[in-house]
Amino acid sequence: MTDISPQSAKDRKPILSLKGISKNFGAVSALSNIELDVHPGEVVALVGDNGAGKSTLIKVLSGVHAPSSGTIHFEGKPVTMQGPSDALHLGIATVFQDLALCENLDVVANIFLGQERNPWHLDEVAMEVRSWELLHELAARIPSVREPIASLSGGQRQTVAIARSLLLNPKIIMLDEPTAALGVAQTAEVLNLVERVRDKGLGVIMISHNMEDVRAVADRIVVLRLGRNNGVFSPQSSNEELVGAITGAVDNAVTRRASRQAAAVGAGMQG
Ligand SMILES: Nc1ncnc2c1ncn2[C@@H]1O[C@H](COP(=O)(O)OP(=O)(O)OP(=O)(O)O)[C@@H](O)[C@H]1O
Repeated sequence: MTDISPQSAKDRKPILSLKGISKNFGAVSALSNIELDVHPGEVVALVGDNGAGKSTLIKVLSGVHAPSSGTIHFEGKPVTMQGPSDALHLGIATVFQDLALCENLDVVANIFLGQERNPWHLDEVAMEVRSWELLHELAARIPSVREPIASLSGGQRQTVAIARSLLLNPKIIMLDEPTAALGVAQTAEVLNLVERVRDKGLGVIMISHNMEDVRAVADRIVVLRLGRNNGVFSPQSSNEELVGAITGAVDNAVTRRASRQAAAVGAGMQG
């Protein structure tokens, strides 16, 4: 039997909890009745086919879209967000797929973009020190914080974007396809970063189409389909189960292949 002592029960309380979240764009229902919990120190992968509602959900949680109905609880209290700065100040940071970095500015300037301590008097030394601290916490491999973004690799850019998202000490960080378009080594580097962010006790929501990456870091896999919850899976779940939930098809290329193999084995046993 699992021992849930008061301390571990407390630890199990979600930081973020969505209840019945829906979002309509005119007649289009992008999200219907979404339920989602994210706990401290866990990576929740959000997966689903194109149009499943993943981006819309991230935008609702980052304050870009107001939900049409439902409630968002943050640290046990219901919250509403009027815009992205509300989400940031609450403690929900987002790294969007485009990363929104300025190519010609260096790493420090990008980490502090829009968050300069005093825009009228930039304390370059303090900003540089803080940038190194953030990168150090992530054990990031960036040669110099005075390099312009243009000279960094895709993995290093993702690192800078993640470091920037940690500047305001968030409790939740959302990553939209952080490994898309990265090579094998850079993908591994970014997945290590995700683990380090989790180990700091943050809740991580990661959108990904890559099941290998999802299995490598996720504690739970939440499937959306056509704007609805379509199951929560463990990283050990079979490919058939996951693909079935994502596509909604009991009969798909993966399950057909599995049943062909099962039939072949069965025929072999009869013969
Ligand atoms: N601003 C909008 N106006 C109208 N419809 C929208 C808007 N944003 C999203 N939608 C619709 O909501 C649904 C969910 O889209 P969303 O982009 O959230 O899916 P997704 O899972 O992120 O897909 P993808 O993997 O392709 O990015 C789609 O039917 C989409 O057309």
